[in-house]
Amino acid sequence: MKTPLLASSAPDAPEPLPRCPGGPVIGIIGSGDFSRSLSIRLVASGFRVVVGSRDPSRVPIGLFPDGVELRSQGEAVDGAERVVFAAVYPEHYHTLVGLRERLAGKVLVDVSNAARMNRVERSNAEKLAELFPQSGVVKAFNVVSAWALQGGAHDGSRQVLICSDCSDSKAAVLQLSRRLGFSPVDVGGLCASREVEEAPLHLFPTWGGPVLVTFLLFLFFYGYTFIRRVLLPFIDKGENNFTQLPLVAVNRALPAVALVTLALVYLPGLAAAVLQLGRGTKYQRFPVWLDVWLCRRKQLGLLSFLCAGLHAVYSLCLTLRRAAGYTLLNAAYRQVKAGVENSWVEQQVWRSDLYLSCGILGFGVLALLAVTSLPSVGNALNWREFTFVQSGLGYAALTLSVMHTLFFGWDFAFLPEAYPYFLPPMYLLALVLPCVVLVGRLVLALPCLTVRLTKIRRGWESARHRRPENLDAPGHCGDV
Ligand SMILES: NC(=O)C1=CN([C@@H]2O[C@H](COP(=O)(O)OP(=O)(O)OC[C@H]3O[C@@H](n4cnc5c(N)ncnc54)[C@H](OP(=O)(O)O)[C@@H]3O)[C@@H](O)[C@H]2O)C=CC1
Ligand SMILES: [Cu+2]
Repeated sequence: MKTPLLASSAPDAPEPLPRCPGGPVIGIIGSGDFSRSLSIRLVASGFRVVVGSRDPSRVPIGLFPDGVELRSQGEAVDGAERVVFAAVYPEHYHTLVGLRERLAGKVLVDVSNAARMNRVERSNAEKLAELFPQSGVVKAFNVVSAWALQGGAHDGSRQVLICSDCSDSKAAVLQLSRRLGFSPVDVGGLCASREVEEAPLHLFPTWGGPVLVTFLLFLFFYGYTFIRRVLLPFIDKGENNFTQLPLVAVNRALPAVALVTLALVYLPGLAAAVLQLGRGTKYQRFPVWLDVWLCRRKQLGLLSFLCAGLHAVYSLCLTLRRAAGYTLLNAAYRQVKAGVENSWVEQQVWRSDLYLSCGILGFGVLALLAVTSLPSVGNALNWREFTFVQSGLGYAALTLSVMHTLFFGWDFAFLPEAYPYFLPPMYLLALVLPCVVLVGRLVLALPCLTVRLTKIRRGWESARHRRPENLDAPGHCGDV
């Protein structure tokens, strides 16, 4: 319901709020980004909302969803049944002290974030609790961005950390966040708020390792191709291949990185299976490095997809290069001079078609894997479908990528000129790990090993482990 006439800018001339049937009324102090996004989510979840502004006449009501009341700060507090959000920056909290009496007995939710890490002073929520001792101050929702609030994805997978010293108020906010479609996590008393406020300051915490590994692999393969194809020929024969550096060398390194990174997605699963087979039990923790590696498979897979995608785009652009035109003209001229009319080589036609086709299919399957790693898509699959996609299709992508590389290499590895300066072609290096993974997977598919592994994963233990002290739970990512 829209406010017929915006409330007067005099905050202390309360005008009774029209009560309309519907869910409970939630108050929000502040009319900025967070307030707007939160009110969209609240209204969509069946709540009524009253927003309190210092000057409601300056706030365009059109920015808020239908039904939101725009009032003075005091009226918003009075209009709220129990819960009031403080959607203002913490440096302005002191300007709200005039509302102390009106906020007494209400739940006051602090959504602010820390400005920096490792603060020594008290948290924003603790300061707010000091300013409003008669209100139940709760820290919540600060880890959710305004964008995610608006998205309205009610998938329940998004966690909201909640803490407060007042258990009643905390219970009210826990219930509210569940109704908004979030997964609330009770992290204790208000003393936990410092950590909660710093949580959004961590930048992609799970991506550091995988990005570093991918970057180091890129440096290795790019450095290798630079030394083998550019530096050594220059020192040895004075050949100038430096024009390869911006594009050709990058496009040689990218597929190698994509292939090795994809192998790194499946290697820890094999290592875990080998460990479980060797130990004869699943009730023993994996070493920490393996646990961390298992938890980073999704990130490694997405980085592999990124490199494969870039490789596809680079490859499509190869013919646009000026150098490609010159090379073609030179070859045509040499052919004319030599009197050769037909340059068709059947074997090379097969080779290029096969390697392109495997590459396109491999990339397509990788794209499918990347899509199913999105929580909203993954959640729509049942356990069997998810395992099929992530494991079955994953190995299909790896196999197609290996075949793409083998067709690319063709018989080159058997020719002596493939080893200038005793350095093997780069694609051979890139194939080592993926081949180890594929052979390992085939070995594990042997019936004797599969049967034993299945038994172990269903809880069977070899005789030497059947002791109660070994009944540790495996790591939380141990579902290999
Ligand atoms: N934006 C986001 O994605 C997220 C924001 N947060 C937190 O939410 C809080 C609000 O953020 P956000 O909405 O982005 O900020 P905005 O700057 O967009 O909005 C802040 C609002 O505070 C109100 N306000 C009240 N008193 C004052 C004052 N003295 N000076 C200035 N403004 C005042 C203003 O509304 P009016 O003029 O109507 O009084 C203003 O619109 C912050 O603590 C932030 O850390 C937390 C998670 C995500
Ligand atoms: Cu390729």
